[in-house]
Amino acid sequence: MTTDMNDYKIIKEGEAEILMHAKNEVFYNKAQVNNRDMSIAVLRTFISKRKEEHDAMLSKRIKGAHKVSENNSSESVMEEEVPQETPPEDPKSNGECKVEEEISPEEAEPFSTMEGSVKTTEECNTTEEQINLTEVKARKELKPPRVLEALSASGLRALRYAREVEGIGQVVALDNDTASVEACRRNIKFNGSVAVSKVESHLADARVYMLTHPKEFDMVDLDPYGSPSVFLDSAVQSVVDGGMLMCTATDMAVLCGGNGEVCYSKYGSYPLRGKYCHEMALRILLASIESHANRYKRYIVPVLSVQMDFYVRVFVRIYSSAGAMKNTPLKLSYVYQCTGCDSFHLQPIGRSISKNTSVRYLPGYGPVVPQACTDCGKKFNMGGPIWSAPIHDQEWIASMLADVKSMKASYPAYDRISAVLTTVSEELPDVPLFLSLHNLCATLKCTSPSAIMFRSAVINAGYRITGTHVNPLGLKSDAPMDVIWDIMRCWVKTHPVKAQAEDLPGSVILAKEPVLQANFTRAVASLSKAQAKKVARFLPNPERYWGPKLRAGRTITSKHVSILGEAAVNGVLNQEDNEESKSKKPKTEDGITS
Ligand SMILES: C[S@@+](CC[C@H](N)C(=O)[O-])C[C@H]1O[C@@H](n2cnc3c(N)ncnc32)[C@H](O)[C@@H]1O
Ligand SMILES: [Zn+2]
Repeated sequence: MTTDMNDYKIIKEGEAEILMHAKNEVFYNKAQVNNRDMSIAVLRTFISKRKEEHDAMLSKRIKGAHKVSENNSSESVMEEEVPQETPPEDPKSNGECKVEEEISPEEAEPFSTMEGSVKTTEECNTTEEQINLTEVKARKELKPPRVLEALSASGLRALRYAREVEGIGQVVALDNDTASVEACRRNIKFNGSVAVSKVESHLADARVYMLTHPKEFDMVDLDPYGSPSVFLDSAVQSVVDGGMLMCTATDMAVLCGGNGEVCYSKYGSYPLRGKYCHEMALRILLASIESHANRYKRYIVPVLSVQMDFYVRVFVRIYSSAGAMKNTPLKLSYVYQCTGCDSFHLQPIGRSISKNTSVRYLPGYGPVVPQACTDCGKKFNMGGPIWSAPIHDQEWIASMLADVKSMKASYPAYDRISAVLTTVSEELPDVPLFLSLHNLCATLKCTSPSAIMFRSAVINAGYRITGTHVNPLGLKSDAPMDVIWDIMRCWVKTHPVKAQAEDLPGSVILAKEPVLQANFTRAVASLSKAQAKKVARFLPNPERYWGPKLRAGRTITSKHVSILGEAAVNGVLNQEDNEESKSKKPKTEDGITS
């Protein structure tokens, strides 16, 4: 393959450099630097957590071995009262001893280790020396993680993983497009020896490849055009136990309720068009991944779930356990959204009853709401099911944030990803979705209390409240809706509204007297730590047209707006489409055309 360098321009991101052909026939989107940086941060944390977990598992095994050893020696003393001779070591045993009584099936092999690792012999004496040997060998055997970049285009992401993440193993980059694979191979060579030794590129349909490589990759990365739905079933099978799936979805208009029925067909959930729709999008994607995982007796544990720029991206670990899978219905809920006011309520799909050591699983009690909203009298729309368990692991987030801060210079999108992680770190972990103060005020047609006053009233009433990384104006709270409306009723008493038609939701809400007397005195916790320290939490886009890109070689036309959402395409419409787009209805704050 001869390469005339004049036909190419070099694009550098992080440590990687790619050659971009003048014709630009291979997909590259500069805006995805945030996505790639965040993924690198997760990968780094994954590598250190994986090692910690492996060490913990080893010490558990070794403790188990000590126990066996103690039991053996006390038994022998009691039985024979003579010192036992240590049998000669079985050369095939590698000095390892059978201790798997201490280990559950899930714990037995949660990581990819060297072939034949921790083989056991039936009658092995567990001396101190042997235990140390076992430890040393098993330590060595934690192989560097293998990564699959299933939809790799130019290979930029795979190259960044290989060049920037210390301790990473082989990175397999797939694409089903010949030009992309050629570009990827060219880029591997262009990036020198580390890239050549670590990254391999294949022309393959990612679905087939993942299906034929079950439980082979410690990390599988899905970064598709639009929806990942067709890749999920094979992806969840390709991840090792305890491994991670990283998955992007850019079909935000679908996930946010622009086409509810399309969302249902792709993800198995009905979206709602609330202010919280971007968080709902994350939770729909998580529910869908869980559902695919369940088919193979597997389940997910989300580590980080973010909505950034024009997409959602989730990072979930995958484990196998038929027993643990029974908890899935407890982690899913339908959402009732009032059509009149901002009230929403969650309807869990399942519940469990624990008695002594046994747990019974039962369907959830329902309905959690009557036909008419108790606040404003209007009907409810029902959406979901969504993932209603935590969407982040706060311990991971703290480690990631510390790690990212300590390696600031190695993240081109440092400002953005640290801001997102900071906001994520302050989210209430156990409160799905959020309220919008602006919407509450719009329903009542009143002026708005400041966010600090509103937060204070919630805290003074004995509830928790935080922001959300998804929306600078969003508020997550465990206060029930009647408490929220009482706070607003009290606010309106001192900030009266004009008379309105009696049947409007706001009038119905205000016609009731508040049960709770709201206290708007400023509460200490009304500002988050980051807000108090003035740490950046939300940043504007760095430049114009910071949005998604279509398939390589295609240009954005107005018809794509319906797929991607108008805000998402950021006005990158062709000139000929501009007139048409001007006649469209204006977009809402959520980026959905109304
Ligand atoms: C959005 S691009 C990936 C961008 C890349 N991950 C990055 O960070 O620059 C999606 C890629 O998926 C490839 N693709 C689409 N369907 C595929 C399939 N079934 N198997 C493999 N690759 C596929 C496309 O050719 C395209 O190059
Ligand atoms: Zn209502």
